[in-house]
Amino acid sequence: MLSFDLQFARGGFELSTRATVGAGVTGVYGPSGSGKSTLLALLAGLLAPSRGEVRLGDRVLVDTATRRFVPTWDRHVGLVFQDGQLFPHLTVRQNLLYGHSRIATDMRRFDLAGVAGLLELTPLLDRRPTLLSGGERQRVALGRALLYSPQLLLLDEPLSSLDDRLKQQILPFLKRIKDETRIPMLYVTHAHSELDYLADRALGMERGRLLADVTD
Ligand SMILES: Nc1ncnc2c1ncn2[C@@H]1O[C@H](COP(=O)(O)OP(=O)(O)OP(=O)(O)O)[C@@H](O)[C@H]1O
Repeated sequence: MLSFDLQFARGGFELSTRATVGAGVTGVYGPSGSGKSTLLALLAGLLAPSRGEVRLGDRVLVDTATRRFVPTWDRHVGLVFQDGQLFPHLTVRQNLLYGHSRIATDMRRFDLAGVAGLLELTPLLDRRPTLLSGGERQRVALGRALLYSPQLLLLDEPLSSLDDRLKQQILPFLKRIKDETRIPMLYVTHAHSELDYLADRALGMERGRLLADVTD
């Protein structure tokens, strides 16, 4: 369970929003510039709010009242962006294991073989990202985020750089991740078809505010 109550200002833009989000996929949609990526950056610890708090499970990640700010690397949050941002000099296997090898053994929820099987990456493990298709690269990015054993997955338009065929290929993998893990996911997209297929609920964002609070 994720809950947050956040305020943040940058330039003329102000974000002020709160919500509680449970397991499954919560879609976040809204006009360009409404603050969707900013919200994800605040949850991931890439930005600090001026005021507010973030709780994930039984951990307080941010509480400005007590000056608590858990850094990104210690949040157990997986991030996937539009362009998977793989390390080009590492193989698929090394990319997948990048976060995995940096977390304590007793915190690991998935193993390489399981994730590679789930995302059908086993035959690609020794390749470098430059020799992968866009869809394969995004599957590696998803696998890397999963192997980090996240308690929250933040997906920022993960399919928007792909053509329709690849989107249709990857959506079932996202569905499988949703069905086979209990990780809460925030899924930012402009595509209502993706929300229809994947999301358990959807939140609209406008001018820095989520239009409805979600509790479940
Ligand atoms: N690095 C930055 N520095 C300054 N302002 C920024 C920066 N990134 C975003 N902004 C501003 O913050 C506001 C929210 O942007 P954000 O990227 O969160 O919107 P978004 O809803 O994710 O948009 P999109 O759908 O186009 O990705 C916008 O006014 C944007 O111009």
